[in-house]
Amino acid sequence: MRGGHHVAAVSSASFDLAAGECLALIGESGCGKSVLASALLGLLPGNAQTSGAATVDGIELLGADERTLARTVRGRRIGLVPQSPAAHLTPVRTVRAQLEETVRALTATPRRSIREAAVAAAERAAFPAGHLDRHPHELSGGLAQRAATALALIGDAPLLLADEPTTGLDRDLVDRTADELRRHIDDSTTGRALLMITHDLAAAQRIADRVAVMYAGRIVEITDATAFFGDPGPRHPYARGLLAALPERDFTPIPGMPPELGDLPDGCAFAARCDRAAARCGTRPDFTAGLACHHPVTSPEQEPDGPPPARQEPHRV
Ligand SMILES: Nc1ncnc2c1ncn2[C@@H]1O[C@H](COP(=O)(O)OP(=O)(O)OP(=O)(O)O)[C@@H](O)[C@H]1O
Ligand code: NI
Repeated sequence: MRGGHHVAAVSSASFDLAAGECLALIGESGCGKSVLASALLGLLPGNAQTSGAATVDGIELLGADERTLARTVRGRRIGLVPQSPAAHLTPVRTVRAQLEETVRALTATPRRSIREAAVAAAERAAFPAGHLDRHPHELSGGLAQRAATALALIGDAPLLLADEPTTGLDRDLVDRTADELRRHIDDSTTGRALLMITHDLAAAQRIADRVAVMYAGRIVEITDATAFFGDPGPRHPYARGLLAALPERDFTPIPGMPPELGDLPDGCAFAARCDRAAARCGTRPDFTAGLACHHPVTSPEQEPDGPPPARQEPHRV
């Protein structure tokens, strides 16, 4: 930024993802989820600095030049399911034209079979053939989502990256979109992995095998989805707070605000909001065994002082 000021938009993120698996990346607005996605796709702004490594299918992404990213990564190694499909689609061209163009760009389909391949691509994402000649503004949110998904699947990329794929859809459509994405990774012939960025914990629960929780630019916990949403629940106090904030759970918001990413504390970034914070939280916890916390929550029976006391006063919205 100007004046030598830095924003640590993502400062620690480490995970792996296997074919056939879905990892949901969750965390409050502004914690760095989309920046992480942009880094993988080589779409960060020019002034951004990256370090570390990210490998998909043998290709190192963070060090890749624009030519490599354009020719071998986008669409071919990583298929992007965008946040607002209607805005992502080209407004002045029909869905069919966009599918055909993508088939031409990403596959070796001979010219005479392109029309057929585009129809097949639509079918794969359950986009109705009767709507292929429509323009994006003539589609419902759900159909625009399917059109965008069809485009993302064309290059048979081993990694699908979906940034908020269910934003703005009603509950039914969220469930259906999640189930369709799940179907694409369960399809054993293609062996895809899905990294799904979402605010929607119900969608994450529906689709994910594992959950990664991001706070202030760091992944602070990665855990099995069944354990996360069920018993024993997450171990990081922030992750527990996210769940407790859900209307269908305690409806108790986490007090306070996340820190400025341009001015992160030296220690644990969550300490200021954490009811378990102690002196050692002044040093930053390492991320080990799927967790970055000095005093993770274990099951209540294992707590040193027995179950934690009930909150004295509920925090109000
Ligand atoms: N080009 C940029 N210059 C400066 N700061 C940026 C830039 N891009 C992103 N940031 C900052 O990085 C942080 C992370 O943003 P990001 O979009 O990744 O959040 P997010 O977790 O995806 O949030 P949301 O859930 O709202 O989409 C934000 O605080 C944002 O202000
Ligand atoms: Ni985002």
